[in-house]
Amino acid sequence: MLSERKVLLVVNPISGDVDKDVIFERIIEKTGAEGYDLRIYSTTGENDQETIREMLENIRPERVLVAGGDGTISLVAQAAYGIEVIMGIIPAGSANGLSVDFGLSGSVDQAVEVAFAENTVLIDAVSINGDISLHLSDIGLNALLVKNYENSDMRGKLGYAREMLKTLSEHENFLVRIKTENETIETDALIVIIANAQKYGTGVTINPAGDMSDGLFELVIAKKLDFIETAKILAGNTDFNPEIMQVISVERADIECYDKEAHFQIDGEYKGLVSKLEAHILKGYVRVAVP
Ligand SMILES: Nc1ncnc2c1ncn2[C@@H]1O[C@H](COP(=O)(O)OP(=O)(O)OP(=O)(O)O)[C@@H](O)[C@H]1O
Repeated sequence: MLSERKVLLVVNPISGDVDKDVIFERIIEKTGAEGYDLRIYSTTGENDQETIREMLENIRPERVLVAGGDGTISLVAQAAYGIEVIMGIIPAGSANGLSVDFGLSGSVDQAVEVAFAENTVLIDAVSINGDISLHLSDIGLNALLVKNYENSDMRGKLGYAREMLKTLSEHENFLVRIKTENETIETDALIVIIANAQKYGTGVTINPAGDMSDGLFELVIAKKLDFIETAKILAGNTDFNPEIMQVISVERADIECYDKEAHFQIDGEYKGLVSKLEAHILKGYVRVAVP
């Protein structure tokens, strides 16, 4: 007889440069030992969200495991929205920013243990112009870097450094008007980050106040590159010089770039130039197994 306890594993076969065989082996071992009925879905890059949602509705697994990068995690979270299921993450992307924020930067073994354990949190998402951001999205400098890096032929740290220098030379500040439930801010900006989480995939903490379950997101508004303010961020300090850096916690925001369009990225994916963004928190979006 088949087990009533079911697990769906969603694997992105092309994410990162990661061999998925070890992940399969560990999960087959674990589900076998715990008496789970394991189903596997390999993403195709086409209509994956709809297919995964149908599978979740039909199979009704206790857990859905994701072996992929941030893009695949976000895809599965959207497919699982409103369905009672725990998402377990097996980091297997190139940057894995979300996994780092969940404290999952160790081995496949650690990730598999965490994915099946009892500790879970209900995390928020941010809706931005109808798209979902679980991690960090921004307009300005970093989004241009994401674009340049996506278009470059050089990978790894050296490629990143080269694109960073190019980005710094190309980038221009823009004028932005931000309306929140409490205030309107008008300023010139180097970057405006819409942050549900704390850290970029590089491990750099950009939003020390970030808590993915607090029903709020942060807007980090930086006006120029500044060594001391950057050092404060890295040290987890939130007492910024408001002339240079401002961080506000909000439930919603309307952001308008009113002198020119700005580059925009969501969770590491470049989205093009924008002049208006509408962002609001979606509380308790998905339940995730965490260490
Ligand atoms: N079988 C497939 N063939 C080609 N592309 C695929 C396939 N499955 C998924 N994709 C694409 O993979 C992308 C998501 O990749 P994902 O973010 O998981 O990994 P990554 O880019 O390596 O990692 P990270 O986001 O951490 O940098 C999506 O654009 C999706 O369309």
